[in-house]
Amino acid sequence: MILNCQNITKSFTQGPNQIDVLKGASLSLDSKDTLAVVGKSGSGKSTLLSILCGIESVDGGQIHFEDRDITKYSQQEMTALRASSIGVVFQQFHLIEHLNALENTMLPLEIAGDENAREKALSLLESVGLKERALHFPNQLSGGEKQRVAIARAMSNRPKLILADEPSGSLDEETGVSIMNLLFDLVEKEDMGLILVTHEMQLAKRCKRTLVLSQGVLKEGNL
Ligand SMILES: Nc1ncnc2c1ncn2[C@@H]1O[C@H](COP(=O)(O)OP(=O)(O)OP(=O)(O)O)[C@@H](O)[C@H]1O
Repeated sequence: MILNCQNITKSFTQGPNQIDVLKGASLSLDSKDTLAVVGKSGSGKSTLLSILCGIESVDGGQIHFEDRDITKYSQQEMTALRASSIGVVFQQFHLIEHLNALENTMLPLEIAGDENAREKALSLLESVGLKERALHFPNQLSGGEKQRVAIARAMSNRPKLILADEPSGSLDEETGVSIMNLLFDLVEKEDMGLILVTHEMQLAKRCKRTLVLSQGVLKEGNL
C-alpha cells in the first residue's frame, strides 16, 4: 500500500470563526490505483491534497506513506520525501518564476541528483507538447502551457504517488484528454498511485474509484 490515512481532522480559524474542514477523513491507495476526489466548492479537496503532500499539517489522525507515519515528519524530511516520491500538480501550478519551463521540469530530478535530468525533462516536455516552449519562463506561457509544465514536473522523478488538483482545468478538451492519457498510462506503466481532485465527471469516471468529500468526511460514491 502506498498511502493509508485514517481519521484526518483539520480546522482553520477565520476571524472569530473556526471552520472544521476535515472531520475524520480516511482513504487508502495501492500502486496502480487511481482515485478521484470530488466534492462541492469549499468542501476541503485542496486542503486534503495539501495535507497528503505535507504542505499543510493535520490536527489529528494518521497518514502512512508506505510504512512511514509522515505526520511526524519535519518540514525537511517532508521536502525530501516529496522530491523523491510524490509528484504534485497544484491548482495554481506553483512554477518557479525565474526558472524556464525546462529548469522547472528538471528541478525534482536535480534535487534527486539525476545525471540525465536535462534529457529526461526535455523528453517529458516533448510528451506534453511543449518542446518548443522549453526555454520560456512562466510569465511567457499561457495558463494551459503552465499547467502542462506542472504536470511534466510532477511526473519527472517517476514518483510513487501523484497528487493532482484539477489537472486539466486550464486545458482545452482535446489537450486535456491527451495529457490525462499520458498521466494514466504512466501510472499503469510505472506502478504509481494517482489521486486527482476534479469537477469533471468524465475524468473522475476514468479513475478506478471515486470518493466524495462531504461535510469533512470521504465516502465512496458519486457526487
Ligand atoms: N489557509 C486557510 N486559512 C483559513 N481557511 C482556509 C485556508 N485554506 C482553506 N480554508 C477554508 O477551508 C475550506 C476548504 O477550502 P479548500 O480550498 O480546501 O476547498 P475546495 O474543496 O478545494 O474548493 P474549490 O473546489 O473551490 O477549489 C474553505 O472554506 C476555505 O475558505
